[in-house]
Amino acid sequence: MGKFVENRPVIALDFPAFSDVKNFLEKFGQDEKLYVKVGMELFYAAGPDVVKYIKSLGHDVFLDLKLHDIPNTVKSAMKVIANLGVDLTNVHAAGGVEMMQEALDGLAGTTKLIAVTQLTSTSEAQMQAFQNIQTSLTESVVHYAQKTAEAGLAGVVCSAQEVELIKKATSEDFICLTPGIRPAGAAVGDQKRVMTPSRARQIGSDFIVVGRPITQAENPVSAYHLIKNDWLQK
Ligand SMILES: O=C(O)c1cc(=O)[nH]c(=O)n1[C@@H]1O[C@H](COP(=O)(O)O)[C@@H](O)[C@H]1O
Repeated sequence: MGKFVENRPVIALDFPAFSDVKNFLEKFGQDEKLYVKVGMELFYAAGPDVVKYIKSLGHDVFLDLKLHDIPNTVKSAMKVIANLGVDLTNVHAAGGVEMMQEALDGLAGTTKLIAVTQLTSTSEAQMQAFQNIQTSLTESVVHYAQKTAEAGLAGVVCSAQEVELIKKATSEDFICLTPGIRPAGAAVGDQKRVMTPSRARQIGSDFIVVGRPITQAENPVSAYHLIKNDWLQK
C-alpha cells in the first residue's frame, strides 16, 4: 500500500474579508470539493464563521494560526479550535515539546496537528544571523521535525527541499506539508525556499500549499487545475 498523499493542492485563502472567500469559492463548480487554508489574515477578519461556512460547503480546512505561546495558553486555545471541526491545524515547533504535547491534549484527537519548522520565507543566512542558529538550515528543520515527532504530532510544515531528510529522520508516514510552491516561471514573492508542484511530489511532499499563484491569477480555477495536474504528475 502506498503512503497517503493529498491529491488536492491546499489553497491558501489569504483574503481580508469573508466576501472575498465567497466570491472566490463561487468560481468553482459545486461538486468540486477543495482543501483550503484559513490563515491569520482571514481568521482575524472573519473568525470562526468563515470556517463554519467553508465546512458547510463540504470543503476540507487547514486552520493555519501557527500558535506559539506558553503550553497552558496553547492548550486552552486548542480546546476552542477543537470545536471548529477543522481537519488540520498547526503550532510553531519552536514553542517546545511540552507546548506541542499540550496542544495535542487540547485538541483531544479531533484535528490533525502539525508544527512549523523554519518558515519557507527564511533563508539559511537569515536564520544564522537573526535566530543565531549556527547549523545549516536543513539541520535546524530536521531537528525541529524530530522534536515534533517526539511530541507525538502528525507532521511538520517545511519546504519541499527538506522532505527527503525529514522522512529519513522520522518515518515515511510523518506528514510533510510544503508551502513555498511555485509553478515554473511564477513570481516567488517573499518566499525563499521554493519548488514546483511536480518536483515536490517526486521528492515526497504529502500536501502542497499554494496561495498567490492561484488567488491572484486572472483565472483562479484554471490556475488551480494546472497546478493540480502538475502535482499529480510524477
Ligand atoms: O504554515 C503555513 O501554511 C506556511 C508556513 C511556511 O513556512 N510558509 C508559508 O508560506 N506558509 C503559508 O503558506 C501560504 C503560501 O502562500 P503563497 O506564497 O501565496 O503561495 C501562506 O498563506 C503562508 O502563510
